[in-house]
Amino acid sequence: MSTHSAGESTAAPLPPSPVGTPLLGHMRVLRSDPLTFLQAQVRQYGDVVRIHVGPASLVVVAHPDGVRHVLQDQAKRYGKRTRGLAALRELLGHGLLTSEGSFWLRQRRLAQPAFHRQRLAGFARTMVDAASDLASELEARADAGTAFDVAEDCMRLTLRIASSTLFGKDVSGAWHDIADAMGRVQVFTYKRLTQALPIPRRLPLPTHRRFERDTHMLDRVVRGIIETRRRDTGAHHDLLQMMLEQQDADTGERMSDTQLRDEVLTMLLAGHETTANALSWTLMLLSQHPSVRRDLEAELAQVLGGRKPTDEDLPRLALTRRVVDEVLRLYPPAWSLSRVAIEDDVIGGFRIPKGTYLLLSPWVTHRHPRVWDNPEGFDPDRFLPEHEQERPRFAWFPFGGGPRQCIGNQFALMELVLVLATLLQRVRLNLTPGQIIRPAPAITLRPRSGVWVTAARAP
Ligand code: HEM
Repeated sequence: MSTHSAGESTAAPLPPSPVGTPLLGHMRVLRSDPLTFLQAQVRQYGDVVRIHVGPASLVVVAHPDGVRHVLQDQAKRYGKRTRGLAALRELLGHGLLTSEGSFWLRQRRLAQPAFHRQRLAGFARTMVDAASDLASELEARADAGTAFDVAEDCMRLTLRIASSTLFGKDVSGAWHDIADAMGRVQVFTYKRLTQALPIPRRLPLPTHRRFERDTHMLDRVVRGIIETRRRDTGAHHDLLQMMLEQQDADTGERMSDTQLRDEVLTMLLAGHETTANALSWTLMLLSQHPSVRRDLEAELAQVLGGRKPTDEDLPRLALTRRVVDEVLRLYPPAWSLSRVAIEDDVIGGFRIPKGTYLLLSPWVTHRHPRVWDNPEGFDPDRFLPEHEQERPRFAWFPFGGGPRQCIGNQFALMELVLVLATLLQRVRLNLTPGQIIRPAPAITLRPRSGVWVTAARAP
């Protein structure tokens, strides 16, 4: 697919568009089954397709070159001020994920050192210790022979890891309330961004009240994190401390309490929910593909020989990493990204007038039949270095790309590999039979009814 400069914009046609229901357009199907719907539109209409949500239209860009154009090469022409952003701000305020311009850049520069390579290496121990504790619990469940939803364990584990490493406080005791609230606010937020016309939040509807209660609960967790640190006079070098100590170069002012709340909540939610989902999908896929699991166990035995993994083992856990990459391809936890065109542009020969909303979907691009062989199949070896070179750069973009690329991508990849290497040396998880596991697309992609398994001690 070719992308072009703005000079050609007036001559180019608008992207093709399927006919939707009068007034609502494609709103209903975007809510009920967006994954299948979007894939079908791209198959039928091509790599740039316009769909309708009430009076608004949304252009889906599916080809990796178009994705690169929007996220990286022409990132200056695209902003984040979409309806999705407005809906997310109701929860996250103006944290790193939901801010823009010079304000965003300042916050990004402030947070970046907390994710530097050396800092991440220091987190490895916490990640492995947390995974070892979970492995012990799973061994006990193996002995008891009970079935359980491992997606819940994944949430609790990643919450413990994110809160301990970034804020020095383990809040996983509240995991159940946090996971419940997160599940509901996501569905609420996703519904709001797919409403034909947004319903004012001040209307006293039960769903609005529930959203407020959930937000208050999350606020309490965040306040707890901040207050604990303010009472603690010891030396800390984590993300929270950087935020607390940040001072404006000109005025000397510190971050306001509201800003601090927004940043901590953003990191807490963005830092655990996505990784938990990736881990759940991995455990599901490994149970469905025993030969890959056996190869993975063989790699772990060879590299680690029964000991706990460290940060230094990462380069040698190559298959483990390929498995993670393949899971993120098939089940990208952030399955859709939205942008708005700030200027006229042309993508793939189609006109993108200023103000157009765009939807980039890792789910759609990662399963694009003209980009991937056997796109629906699970095959970690497509991530062998020799195959990677065969694909365009943005064929795989679970962490986005360009200036707004996920700040936690290396954190997440390291966590996923270390957690898998720890767990799989000690337990095998097998899906309970007769289960149909479907993705539930809201802001992230969760397994709709969890991932029910039984455990066995590793052979
Ligand atoms: C498998 C795990 C993860 C996935 C799939 C994921 C995915 C993404 C994606 C796609 C974006 C870009 C959104 C956009 O361009 O609109 C993003 C941004 C972000 N992610 Fe992640 N993420 C993951 C883990 C993490 C972790 C572990 C953290 C923090 C510890 C984190 C924090 C953030 C933040 C703060 C942003 C906003 C960055 C900015 O705009 O400057 N994420 N993530």
